[in-house]
Amino acid sequence: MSVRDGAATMATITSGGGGGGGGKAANPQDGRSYLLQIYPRLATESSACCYLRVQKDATAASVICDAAAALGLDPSRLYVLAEVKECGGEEWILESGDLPVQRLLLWPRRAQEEHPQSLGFYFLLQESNRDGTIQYVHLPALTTEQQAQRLAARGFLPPPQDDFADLCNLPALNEDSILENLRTRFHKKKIYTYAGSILIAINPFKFLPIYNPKYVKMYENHQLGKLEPHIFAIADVAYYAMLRKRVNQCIVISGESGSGKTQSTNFLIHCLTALSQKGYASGVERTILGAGPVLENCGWRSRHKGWIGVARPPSEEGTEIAFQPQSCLSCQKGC
Ligand SMILES: Nc1ncnc2c1ncn2[C@@H]1O[C@H](COP(=O)(O)OP(=O)(O)OP(=O)(O)O)[C@@H](O)[C@H]1O
Repeated sequence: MSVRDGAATMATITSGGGGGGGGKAANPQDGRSYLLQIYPRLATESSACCYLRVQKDATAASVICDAAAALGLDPSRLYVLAEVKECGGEEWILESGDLPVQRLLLWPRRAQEEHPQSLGFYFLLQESNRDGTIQYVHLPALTTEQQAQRLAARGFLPPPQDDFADLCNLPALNEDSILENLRTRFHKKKIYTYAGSILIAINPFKFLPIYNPKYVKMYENHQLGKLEPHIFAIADVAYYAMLRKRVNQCIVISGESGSGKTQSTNFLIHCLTALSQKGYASGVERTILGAGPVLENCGWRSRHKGWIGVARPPSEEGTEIAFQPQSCLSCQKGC
């Protein structure tokens, strides 16, 4: 926040009401009267603010007089009125003849009607020295976090995120922040998180209603990262990359025993089946999933145009899914 010293103007309380006249005289019903909220920033601790109803032509000098009287300040001292526009980080000292209402009318509409300090647009009454310099009151400096919170509260910054769908977007990237992010998301029933194009899945050990046909459709042909992380997004990217590039695709699933690799493989097959059928074919899918071990035993292969392999290193057991030229699923093979 900066103060424009050069324009500092003093006004004494004892000089009496200025040209525009204090708000007390103004009729509250008068359409041309405006409510000013004035905060004193003085050496003595005070959190009080005063409300003045003034007319459009009330000068800063008159407003200072009225505000000082309303706040019960020492009338022998000198004060200045500053317009605070924290969005620009600035305070502008008003000349005694300046019209505070004119300034107020340039503020955002919400701040015009009511301007508490929290909105960032308000008037400040500050003591000045006899030589015209301003008596600075050293308020405790805001931390970067507080500043960010205040700006976010006023809509100048997006609200702070408490979880990140992609670990790459974490403001601080370390083990603690990664685990904290995964924990926060897990508590919100968000078991999937990206780390770039890698999907991290945390085993919920309970059924979540996020694998139905609606989700297959929702993730269909979407760029990775556009939607909430999901295993279907991975299947979808592999499927459409195979179609577009005519190149076999491989999805690698890795994790501890019991972490959910088999379950994830099933979800991938579920999604790939649905995509290839252009609809939800639970019957076909069930047949394919069930046929896996049989096919594996037979070492079965077929003529095909495209493969998506779901591999589980280091044991190298995996599943291959073949697609016909029409991109329909034609077979599945354990390998
Ligand atoms: N996404 C999920 N939603 C619900 N439950 C899940 C999910 N993933 C895993 N589980 C649960 O965790 C159990 C263990 O998962 P899974 O068998 O897939 O682990 P795994 O990594 O294949 O284990 P292993 O390496 O020993 O074969 C499953 O039986 C299931 O109950």
